[in-house]
Amino acid sequence: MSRLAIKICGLSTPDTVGAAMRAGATHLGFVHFPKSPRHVEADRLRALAAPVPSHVGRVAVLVDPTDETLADLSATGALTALQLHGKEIPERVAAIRQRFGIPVWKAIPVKTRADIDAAGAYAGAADFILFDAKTPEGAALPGGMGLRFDWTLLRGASLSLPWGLSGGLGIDNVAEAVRITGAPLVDVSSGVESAPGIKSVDKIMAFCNAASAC
Ligand SMILES: O=C(O)c1ccccc1NCC(=O)[C@H](O)[C@H](O)COP(=O)(O)O
Repeated sequence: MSRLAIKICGLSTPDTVGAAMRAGATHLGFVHFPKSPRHVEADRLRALAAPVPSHVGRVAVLVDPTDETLADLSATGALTALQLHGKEIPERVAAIRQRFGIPVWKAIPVKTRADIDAAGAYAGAADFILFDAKTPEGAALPGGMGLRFDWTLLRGASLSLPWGLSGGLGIDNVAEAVRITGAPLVDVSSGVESAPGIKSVDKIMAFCNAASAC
């Protein structure tokens, strides 16, 4: 059985990047969305990613990014994937992948089984699907809100792309989430924070320990 992949998302300081690496995270996420308390500019992202070894994924999290924004981030040379959290349709996802040559993860907001099925439209366009909780209409952010969806919706789903689970995961529920869904990758943000946008070294360590034991 292969090891569970762990993505710690919304990192914005060198000490929490270091903690995530030491704790065994396989992927680090950097949010580039000015409305987010986790937003990092391209230069900061480059500096944060600089000490990260090549076997650890470095993922930029974006919402309906323009090509100009993508060009700025791509120019950092720091990224192994782009995670799209907006209303990007499959054609836009495919165009981004082709233009920037960086693997694309599409976040799919989930509330019902139909949302899971909607991921199929991204086969051939995205490289990876991240199932995340659907945030309420008018919410400030499309992710990073600590909301979870009904994990049993993933039972028996036939998924045509590699995928991961996100939304409301934390130290106390990650094992249950993996047991129910069989997720090969788990992604956490607010579950390892002491306040919005403030990552906790202790919580990152505890989450990675709990996930590694799955
Ligand atoms: O985290 C943000 O601030 C954010 C802003 C805009 C788009 C996406 C964002 N986060 C996406 C993530 O990858 C989170 O890790 C994911 O939604 C899970 O968050 P949480 O429920 O807080 O663990």
